Amino acid sequence: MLENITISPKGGLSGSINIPGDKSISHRSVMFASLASTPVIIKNFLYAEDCLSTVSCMQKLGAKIEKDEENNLHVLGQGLYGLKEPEDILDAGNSGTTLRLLSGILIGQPFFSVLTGDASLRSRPMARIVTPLTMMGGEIKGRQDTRYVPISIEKSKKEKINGIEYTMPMASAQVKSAILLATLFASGPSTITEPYVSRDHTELMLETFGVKVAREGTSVSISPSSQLHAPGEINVPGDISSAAFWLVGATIIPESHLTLINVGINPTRTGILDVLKEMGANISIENQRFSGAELVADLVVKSAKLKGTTIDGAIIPRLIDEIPILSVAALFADGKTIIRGAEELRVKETDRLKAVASELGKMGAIITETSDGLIIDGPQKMNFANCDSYHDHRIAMALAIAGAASLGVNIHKHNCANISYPNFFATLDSIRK
Ligand SMILES: O=C(O)C1=C[C@@H](OP(=O)(O)O)[C@@H](O)[C@H](O)C1
Ligand SMILES: C=C(OP(=O)(O)O)C(=O)O
Repeated sequence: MLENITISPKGGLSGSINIPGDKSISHRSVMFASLASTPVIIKNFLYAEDCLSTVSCMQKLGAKIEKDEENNLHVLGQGLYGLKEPEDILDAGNSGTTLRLLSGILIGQPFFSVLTGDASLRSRPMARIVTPLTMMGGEIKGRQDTRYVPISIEKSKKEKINGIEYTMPMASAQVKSAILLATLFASGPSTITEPYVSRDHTELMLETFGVKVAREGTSVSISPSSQLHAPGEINVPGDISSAAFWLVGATIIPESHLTLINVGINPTRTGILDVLKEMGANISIENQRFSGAELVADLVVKSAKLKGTTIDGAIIPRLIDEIPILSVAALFADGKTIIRGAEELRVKETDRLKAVASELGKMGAIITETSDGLIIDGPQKMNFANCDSYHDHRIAMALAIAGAASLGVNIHKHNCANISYPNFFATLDSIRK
């Protein structure tokens, strides 16, 4: 397969795009369905590398999972207490969500397991899950004082792990979800408090599977469960983090008009809509409806002139994966955009603050990198350049939009887009005039 792609300058973006399934919800749908005892059909599942890592791990743990001719995923679990010891290492690939959520499930199991991932995942911090899961009675050992994977998880020395009251040092849906999933197997309830509310797909999915969830402010509590009650079907909404590239692309490329169909607009994920609106974007939200417990809509976006803004505080977890593409928007906006409180970006698939500053920098952008964010004074002139994705899907796609909106770009290792959006480059090609 080609290791790089060249995006040449062309006209506006137009047409309509069916947004592929949400990555976070796809992961959770397979995990939850694997813990139930009746069959679940998952529609609009995201067949991207990260979610396929989750499928493969759940299969190794005994779930029966198959795709049909219509691309629906059929999952048959063996019940909450029906997982079996995997014969081999569980490989989460590039996916932090797979590894961290699965660790929560595994500390409650009466068997041994080992988890690992690719070079990127092996360098991402795990203490954030190891600390609370160990407080719950989890027996976890790993590389460098259990700060990095591979990790092993042994059967707990206790009859049952315990619930906890835990205040998280950072807003992280992965950490919160790991504790919530572990609590299903515990002897008592857990209450988790975050500095700001992060995405709540786990909470909504728990409710869909019959578990009572209590929420107050930034805290969430659940009690252990003896059984999950599966819905027959889960319809995964389109991923707003994938739609984000088209929202920004159509805004900054003149003469664009795109309709994005079936986009999840769960309020814990819509920070990008709030920020783009504040910057002056022309986005309308149409056909709002529920897909199960999740809110979805069609989004219509037209080119618009943007102005700079400040992005910080409670909105950061609501747009955490969209900061690379919002940085591209800032380059085309009038005035200063300041992004603060985004230090979590340093521990994603790559250091995304550094990657954004260095790769857009190669295209001529002047971006000031701070310890927890970026400062971008727009509008800026951009040149054609050879850029590297750092094997980070969101960086590859942000660079493609930056190139399409200026004088083009050559992206090295662009195929990592397959991690969350396998048809990204083909879609880009099909909507350019
Ligand atoms: O729970 C999830 O599905 C995710 C949570 C976020 O990570 P953190 O929990 O590390 O913030 C996000 O960046 C990631 O893409 C998906
Ligand atoms: C950070 C991401 O995913 P994960 O943490 O699951 O690897 C992402 O998709 O941008």
